[in-house]
Amino acid sequence: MDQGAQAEPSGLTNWYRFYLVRTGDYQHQLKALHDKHGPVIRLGPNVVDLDYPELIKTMYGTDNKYLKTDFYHNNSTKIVLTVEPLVDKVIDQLLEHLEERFVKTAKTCDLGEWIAFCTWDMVGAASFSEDFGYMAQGKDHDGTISTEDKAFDYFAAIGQVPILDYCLDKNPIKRIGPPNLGNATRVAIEHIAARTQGNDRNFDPKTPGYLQRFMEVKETYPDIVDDGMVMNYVFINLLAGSDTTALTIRAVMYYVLKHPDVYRKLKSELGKLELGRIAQYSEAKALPYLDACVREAIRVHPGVSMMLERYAPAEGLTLPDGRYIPPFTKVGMNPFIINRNPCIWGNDPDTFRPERWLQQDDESGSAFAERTKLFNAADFSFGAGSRMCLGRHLALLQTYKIVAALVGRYDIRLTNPERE
Ligand code: HEM
Repeated sequence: MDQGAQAEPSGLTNWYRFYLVRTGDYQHQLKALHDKHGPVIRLGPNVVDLDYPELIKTMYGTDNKYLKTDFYHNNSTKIVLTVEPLVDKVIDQLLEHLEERFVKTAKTCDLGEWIAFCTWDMVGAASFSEDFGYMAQGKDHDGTISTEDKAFDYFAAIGQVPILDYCLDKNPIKRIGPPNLGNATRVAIEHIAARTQGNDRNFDPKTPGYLQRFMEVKETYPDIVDDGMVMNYVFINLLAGSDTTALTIRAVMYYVLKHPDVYRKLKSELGKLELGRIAQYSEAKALPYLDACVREAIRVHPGVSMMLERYAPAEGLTLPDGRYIPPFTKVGMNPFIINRNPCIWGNDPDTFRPERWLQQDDESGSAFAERTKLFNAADFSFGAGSRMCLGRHLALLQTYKIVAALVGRYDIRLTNPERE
């Protein structure tokens, strides 16, 4: 790039971005760099982070040269709705545990921890028709949840200086990587074996779950999909889907509880309806204020706050201001930055304000429709285009249903409302 390389160490070495990730405050520091230098930040000698929502389609669009395989259809809304009964069973267990352990005893609940137990049990149930038992035991009994946290910290940092992986996790003499997910691997293998041998006692053909669907894909396309691939599919579900979803549900609960007026409005919306113990996704999704709260929490606190890297194409990339990025430079945008771009979100992008997703009193229907279109096009929390998150429907299904169940059913307060 000929211009725009700011006088920060970030343009000189990949170690600076490695350092930023290791501080644990990467997204805020990157935002500070953008605030200071504008929409183009050189994060490394060959890496550029952009804040141009209008380029989302160009950089992440699909040219339809590579069609998605059948695996991808397993996460469409239609398929996700078939696992809703499995999800409901797990939410029901969550409510039972909360009632027995906390409501009846008036003990303080670490809701963040319980949400993690629940999303892990949920992804187990949706994949294998059997949960992992985290809620039943009330703890991370096999250390998988904390191991996954460590693994993600490792991947986030190593992604900045990939060659370091050969010295650490792939070190041929002594592996120094994150702990491996031995127990989750064992559970996955046991289920695949039991299902193949037809003696998986949890399997109910009426609610088949993901493993069954992946195995059907293997039967249909034996030349392309083998057992190893089925295992990969299951593992991607476990790793990509549990922590991100937990983080999202926690964010919604945190922001709603932190803003008493929002909490009251949401409770009132939920209270007016006969939703039953657990709302159907179609019912919960149709509630305008709940929808606004979920979308706003995801905007302010996206589950992935890292740059979604791509290589600039062979012809390079010309930015809206005319600057040119050479071919094969790593370019990307970060949901945390795009979700705060004032040209899209107005002059209070850091503020949690669900009302921004609703029609304003002085706003015409067409102006609101136009604004919603702009918001939807810039909503980058699940990525965009051909590599957009495959699990978003499942993640959203869980989020809407759990938030509706918790806020609709209980009176909840933060133990320490002043704490950020
Ligand atoms: C709120 C929760 C979630 C968030 C915020 C999230 C976010 C994302 C983002 C931003 C990407 C795009 C990465 C890129 O473009 O480089 C992505 C990809 C992906 N996500 Fe999610 N995700 C969530 C839940 C899930 C769940 C529940 C699953 C699986 C059940 C899942 C599976 C995947 C997969 C397989 C990809 C890769 C898609 C591809 O490369 O074609 N995610 N996710």
